[in-house]
Amino acid sequence: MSVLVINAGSSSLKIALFSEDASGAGLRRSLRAFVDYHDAPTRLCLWSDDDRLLDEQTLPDGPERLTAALARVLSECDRCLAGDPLVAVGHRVVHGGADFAAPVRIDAAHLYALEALTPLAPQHQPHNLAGVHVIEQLRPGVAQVACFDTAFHRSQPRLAQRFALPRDSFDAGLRRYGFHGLSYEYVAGRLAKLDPAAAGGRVVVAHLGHGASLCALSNGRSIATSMGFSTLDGLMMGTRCGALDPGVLLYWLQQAGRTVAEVADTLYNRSGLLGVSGLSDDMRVLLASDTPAAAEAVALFVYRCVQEIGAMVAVLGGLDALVFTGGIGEHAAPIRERIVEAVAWLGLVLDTDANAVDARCISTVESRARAWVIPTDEELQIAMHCRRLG
Ligand SMILES: Nc1ncnc2c1ncn2[C@@H]1O[C@H](COP(=O)(O)OP(=O)(O)O)[C@@H](O)[C@H]1O
Ligand SMILES: CC(=O)OP(=O)(O)O
Ligand SMILES: [Mg+2]
Repeated sequence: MSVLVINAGSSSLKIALFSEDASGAGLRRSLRAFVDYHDAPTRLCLWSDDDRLLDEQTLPDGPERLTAALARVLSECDRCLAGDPLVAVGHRVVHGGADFAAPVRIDAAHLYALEALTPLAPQHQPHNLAGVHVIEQLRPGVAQVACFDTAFHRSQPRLAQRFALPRDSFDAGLRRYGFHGLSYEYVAGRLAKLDPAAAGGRVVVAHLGHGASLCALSNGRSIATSMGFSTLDGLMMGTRCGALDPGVLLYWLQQAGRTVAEVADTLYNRSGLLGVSGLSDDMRVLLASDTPAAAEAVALFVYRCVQEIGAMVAVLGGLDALVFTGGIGEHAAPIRERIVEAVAWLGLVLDTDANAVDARCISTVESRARAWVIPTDEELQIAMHCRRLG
C-alpha cells in the first residue's frame, strides 16, 4: 500500500510518500517534498528515497501555490509508483476539537465540523483543509484521512483539560486541547525503543519548532501539555506570544481602541521571537545576530521553556527524561544547552560534545535523568495511522 502524507505547518509544508516495504519491514519513504515559507520566492524541493534532489521549482504566490505544489508532487508520485495505486492521502489536521479523538476517513460532514474550528488554529486549519480540497480536485475519490494534533491529548485527566472558567464553559468546548500530538506520539514510540526505562516513567518532550509546546508523558501517555484551547497558549513561538494575561487583551480592546482583527494579528503573527527581536521569527537568524533585542528574544524563549518544564515536572512528580524535537529542538545546540543547564537541578548533566553534534543522547552517563534529541516524524506517524485505518 502507498500513502501520500501532507503536513502543513505554520512555517513549512512537508510532504512524503510512503510504501509498504516488500520485505514486510514496515513503511518506507520513497519521496519527500518540502516548502519553506521563510524563502522568497517560495520553492518546492523534491527528494528521492536516497535523498537525491529530484527537482526544485518556484511556486506561484497566493491560493494557486498549494495546487501547484501538490500537482507537481502527485505527478512525481505516479512516476515513483509506476502503476501501483495511491491508496490514501493522509493529512495533518491541527485541530480536531472535542469530537475527533482518533484519525478519520474524511467525508463532507467531517469537513464541515473541522472548518468550524478554524478560529482556534487560524495559521493551520485553513491550510490543512485546503490540502483536502485540492487533493479532491486533483484526484477525485481518493481516500483522504485526517490525523489530528489534538487527538493524542484526549486521554488527559479532565482536570488538565479544564480552565477555571464558569462550569458550563467546558461542555461548550472551552477546554485545553493541546497540539503537536502526532509529534509526541511518534517521539514516545521512538523513546520506548531508545530508553524503555524512561519511556515507562516520567518524560517531558519539548517540541520546539516554529510553533512550540511541551508535553508531560507518564508511561507514554499525555497527562499535561503547554498549549491549550488554541495554538497561542504556552511557550513563546516564532510569531505567537504563548501564555498571556487575558487582561492584556481586555486592555487593548477596551482602553487602547484596537480592533479584534488587529489583536488577533498581533498575537498570531507579530509576537514571539519576531515581535521581541524586531528582526525574525527564525531562531537561526536570531542566534547569528548580535543585536540586544535578538539576544533578549532568545533569552525569553529559553526562560519560558524552563518555566514550563518546571510546570510539567511538577505534575509528573519528577523527571526521568527530557526529549528535544522540532526544528529548534533538533538543530539548535545552544538553545538545548541553555535549557538543560537551567534545569540541571532536575538531575540532568549535559554532555556538551554530544549536544554540539545533535547526538541522540545528550546527557552524560552520570546524569540521573537523561536528555535526548529525537527528530520527529509527523509524516511517518500519519502514514502509520492511515495503514491502521486500512
Ligand atoms: N539549525 C537551526 N538552528 C536553529 N533553529 C533552527 C535550525 N533549523 C531550524 N530551526 C528552527 O526551526 C523552525 C522550523 O521548525 P519546524 O518544526 O520545522 O517548524 P514547523 O513544522 O512549525 O513549520 C524554524 O523556524 C527555525 O527557527
Ligand atoms: C500546532 C502548531 O503550532 O504547529 P506547528 O509547530 O507546525 O506550527
Ligand atoms: Mg511542525
